[in-house]
Amino acid sequence: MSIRLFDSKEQALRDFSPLVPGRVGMYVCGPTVQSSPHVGHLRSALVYDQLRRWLIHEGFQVTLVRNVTDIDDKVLDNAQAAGVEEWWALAYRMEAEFTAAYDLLGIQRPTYEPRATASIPEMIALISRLIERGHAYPAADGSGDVYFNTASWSAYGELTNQKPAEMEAATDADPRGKKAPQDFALWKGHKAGDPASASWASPWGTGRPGWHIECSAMSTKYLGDTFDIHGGGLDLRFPHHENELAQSAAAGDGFAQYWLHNGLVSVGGQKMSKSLGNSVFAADLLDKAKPVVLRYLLGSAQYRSTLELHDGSIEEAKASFERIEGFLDRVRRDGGEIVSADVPAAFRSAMNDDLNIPAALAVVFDLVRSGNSALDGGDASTAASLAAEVVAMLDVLGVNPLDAAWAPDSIQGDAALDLLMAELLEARASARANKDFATADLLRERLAAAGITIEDTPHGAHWSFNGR
Ligand SMILES: Nc1ncnc2c1ncn2[C@@H]1O[C@H](COP(=O)(O)OP(=O)(O)OP(=O)(O)O)[C@@H](O)[C@H]1O
Ligand SMILES: [Zn+2]
Repeated sequence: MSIRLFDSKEQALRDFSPLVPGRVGMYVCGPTVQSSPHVGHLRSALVYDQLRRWLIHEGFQVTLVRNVTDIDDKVLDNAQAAGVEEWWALAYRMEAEFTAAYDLLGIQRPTYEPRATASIPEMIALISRLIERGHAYPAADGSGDVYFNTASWSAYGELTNQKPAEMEAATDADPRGKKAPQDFALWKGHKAGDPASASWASPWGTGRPGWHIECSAMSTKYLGDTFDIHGGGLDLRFPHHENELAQSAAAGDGFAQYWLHNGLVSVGGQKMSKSLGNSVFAADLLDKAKPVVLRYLLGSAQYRSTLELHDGSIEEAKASFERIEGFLDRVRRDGGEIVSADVPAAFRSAMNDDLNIPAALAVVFDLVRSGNSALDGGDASTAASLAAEVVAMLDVLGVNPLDAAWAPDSIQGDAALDLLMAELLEARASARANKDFATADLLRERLAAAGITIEDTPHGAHWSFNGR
């Protein structure tokens, strides 16, 4: 069975067939690094991380490009509002925050992560091609702006199935010399008061690129003029992706073969957005649960659906995830060895069905349930083989709690802790054997104060650190 993906241009599920067999080129719109990442941004990156992991599991070689928009009106405005800060200093600082948040959630780094400012020559070349082909024009007012000529491109509106006359006007800051309200800026001429460091030389005078042209130039620079998948949040379908498609197609590029859009994280029914001030940050949730649980929460809905965050979301995710962890702990404690296994067929068909993660997780929980029953009946070997399949599925989803990536400390730190704990547990066991319960209890209390819990099992004492 092949992988089916919902192509939002066709508004239909399509069998996925890459341009080059066995290889996938995927471009995902990354953040405008104007402020700290909220969990909506993280969900977007996570969805494409899940898709990438699944494609790799199915034998594809994936090239993932996710850009960093480091020059844009919003970056300039926020840097100016902050006072002394240079726009590029703000952009760099925010980019580092995004990277740290992605890493925290186990979102693998893209193959390439280009900054817009490193591809200005490619953007200028693309705009020049559009002017030559009659699809773009420099503004007649001498402002140095260049606009895409929507009237010249009859396919304009094809991505979102809209007629140009019914579209809202492009909201370019201070539009100068546009022929039609829908025409959008490809290049923004330098204005008095703009920092000199935010101006690049071009055939139309100094200035800077518009946002949409950045993605058209960076995607084709790294993936070729025709590539497989273009992704981003649903909020970017229009105008951003509509405009990307128009520019690239009008310039003669084949561009993306499949358009994917992730659903948004919302709060009280509204999109989580910096401008609405309803942002929830990773740190807000991480005092209630560890990072793997946050990844589980943000990655457990179907990627196209809205993920509504409410007060109890993280606790609910924690409770579900602890059922999985509890089973794996039980298996390990009862001596069953978890060997490697492939994912069950039902999981594979769920993932192949437009990455249906809720259905895939239902398979995980089925196996957890059967595994627990096997343990209840004393059948450790059946439980261990079910656990192996559970681990294989969790690995694909990037939420395997046994993965070293989620370990709280460095491996060396863990080893030292193991050694110390073995000695302390031995001391406690001999105190108990000598009926010196006061010492045994004191040891348990002191360990509890350090976040270490001891549980006595038929196979000896078992310890865990802060529930991990
Ligand atoms: N609430 C959200 N839920 C899911 N994805 C989101 C959300 N907000 C932004 N994204 C996605 O994150 C990626 C980076 O977004 P970008 O920096 O353009 O943010 P934005 O849409 O301007 O955010 P904001 O509205 O908070 O300013 C894009 O693919 C975007 O669609
Ligand atoms: Zn983009």
